[in-house]
Amino acid sequence: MPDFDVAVIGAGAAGLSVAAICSGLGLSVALIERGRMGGECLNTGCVPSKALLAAARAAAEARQAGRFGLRLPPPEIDWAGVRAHVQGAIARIAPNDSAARYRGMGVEVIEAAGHFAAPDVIEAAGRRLSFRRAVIAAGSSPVIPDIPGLDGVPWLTNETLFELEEPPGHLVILGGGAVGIEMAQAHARLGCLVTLVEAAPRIAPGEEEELVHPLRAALLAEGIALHEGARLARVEQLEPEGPQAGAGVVLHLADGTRIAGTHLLLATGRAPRLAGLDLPAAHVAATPQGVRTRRDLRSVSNRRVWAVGDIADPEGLGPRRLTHAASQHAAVLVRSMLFRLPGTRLDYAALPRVTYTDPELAQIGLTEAEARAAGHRDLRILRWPLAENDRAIAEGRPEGMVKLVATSRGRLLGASLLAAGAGEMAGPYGLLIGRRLPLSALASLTLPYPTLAEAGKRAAGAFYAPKLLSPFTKRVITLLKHLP
Ligand SMILES: Cc1cc2nc3c(=O)[nH]c(=O)nc-3n(C[C@H](O)[C@H](O)[C@H](O)COP(=O)(O)OP(=O)(O)OC[C@H]3O[C@@H](n4cnc5c(N)ncnc54)[C@H](O)[C@@H]3O)c2cc1C
Ligand SMILES: NC(=O)c1ccc[n+]([C@@H]2O[C@H](COP(=O)([O-])OP(=O)(O)OC[C@H]3O[C@@H](n4cnc5c(N)ncnc54)[C@H](O)[C@@H]3O)[C@@H](O)[C@H]2O)c1
Repeated sequence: MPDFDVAVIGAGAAGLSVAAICSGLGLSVALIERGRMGGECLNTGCVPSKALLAAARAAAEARQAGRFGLRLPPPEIDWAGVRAHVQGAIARIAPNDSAARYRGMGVEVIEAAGHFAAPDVIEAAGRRLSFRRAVIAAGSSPVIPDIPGLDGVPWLTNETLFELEEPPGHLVILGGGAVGIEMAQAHARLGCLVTLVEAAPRIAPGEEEELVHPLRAALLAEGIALHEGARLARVEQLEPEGPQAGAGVVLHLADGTRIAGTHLLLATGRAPRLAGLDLPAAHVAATPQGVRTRRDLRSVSNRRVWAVGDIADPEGLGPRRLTHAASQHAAVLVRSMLFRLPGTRLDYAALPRVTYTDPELAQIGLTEAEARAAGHRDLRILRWPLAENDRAIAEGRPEGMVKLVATSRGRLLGASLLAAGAGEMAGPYGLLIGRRLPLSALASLTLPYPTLAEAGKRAAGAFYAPKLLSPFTKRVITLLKHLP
């Protein structure tokens, strides 16, 4: 008899979901965690970043109160208070993810590093744990780019950023993906100088281009310096000697630009935490992107092993490093690993993603470029600008847009939203795409007035407007009006 029905490596969003479900269904579960329970999302990812952004938004709103006719003094940033809010948010959520809570559920929580010792054995805390099924949920860590001089300067990642006891005077951020952009705006609003350096031709490279332009304008308007399409030649200390030695960094771009800052944040992507797992001992195949799995998240090379969350590299899809993707993985795992339902397949067609800047940028399904690259020819592009939305005008936030990408038959392929709180509007689009509902389902929905969500309904309505107002419809109405 194996020691455990299920052994899970990693107690982040993915591993915790799997452990809770398996134990809830009566299986014996070992949950192995070498760091902090809750993993990246709780401790160094989603929660602290969103808490910092919330503090930053409050500061920005205080500064912008003049547009409502209010006279407020400029906000004073109490960094210790901001940190207390961030740490308080983590502390408030932490009990949900705690070892005590999981032990209470009957899970054996082992607080140590784990690694495979055989195809059906994991070693942790000096114990050999045999298992029926193992789930690898070890997550990802920040990529440290290979840049000349980087080993001679201090740098931050998301793992250290939220521990700063003083605000950075001038934060230089390398990488303009979700982490880079969110942290750029948060720190700029909290009174820091911020410079963002992105290697790709534009920030948020994978996002809907049409909506990235106004987002970029919003970031520039807040004083963030952007260098896009930048090639970094080398990095050095600002002051190698003297009283301030080691206090700052200088970035030299290939075009000769020199950027001096007090702190350097690396936000250049993620790499799977494969090191230390000893995957070869269990014949578990991996790529540089993560553990190779089939679409049901089962390892391609060891039938006892599954992978979920940031570390999973499902074939044909690749990793999606998002907390709600980890939840989706756990749901797939229940069907494939526990109920053994044949044909269970992970599908990202309706997976949302949100960059929590202000305004927020939300994407559900395909961008226009992705839809075209996927071979969709006869696309209908539908837009509704927030400048035409009563609520956005009343709120004084008319920037942004809803853009829908649909087939000529009215099936939604993707929705891109740029609006304050756009993430809160994402749900219905996922439903439409996931359930393959026609756009009329959104166009005919009665939404409360005035809401930003109406912009999406208006965009969907634009699909039917030409048909509704066609000469044919007008002739039908003319005929019908003569009926008693
Ligand atoms: C700054 C930032 C902000 C983010 N914001 C968002 C957001 O707003 N929304 C969103 O959806 N996603 C966001 N993400 C992504 C999100 O944090 C991740 O997708 C999510 O945390 C992945 O969960 P996971 O369980 O796969 O991995 P992790 O949370 O990394 O958990 C893996 C765990 O495994 C442990 N582990 C690793 N190796 C071993 C071993 N050998 N033995 C024992 N334990 C081990 C680690 O210590 C870790 O606790 C953000 C990420 C960052 C960096
Ligand atoms: N709101 C959210 O949901 C949220 C927030 C933060 C992070 N995340 C997740 O965390 C993951 C990591 O985010 P991230 O922003 O670090 O990664 P990312 O891959 O999204 O972006 C990294 C960026 O760095 C750039 N880059 C890479 N090397 C560079 C270099 N040497 N110089 C300059 N630019 C360089 C890339 O072109 C890219 O734009 C993402 O997969 C994301 O899904 C999600």
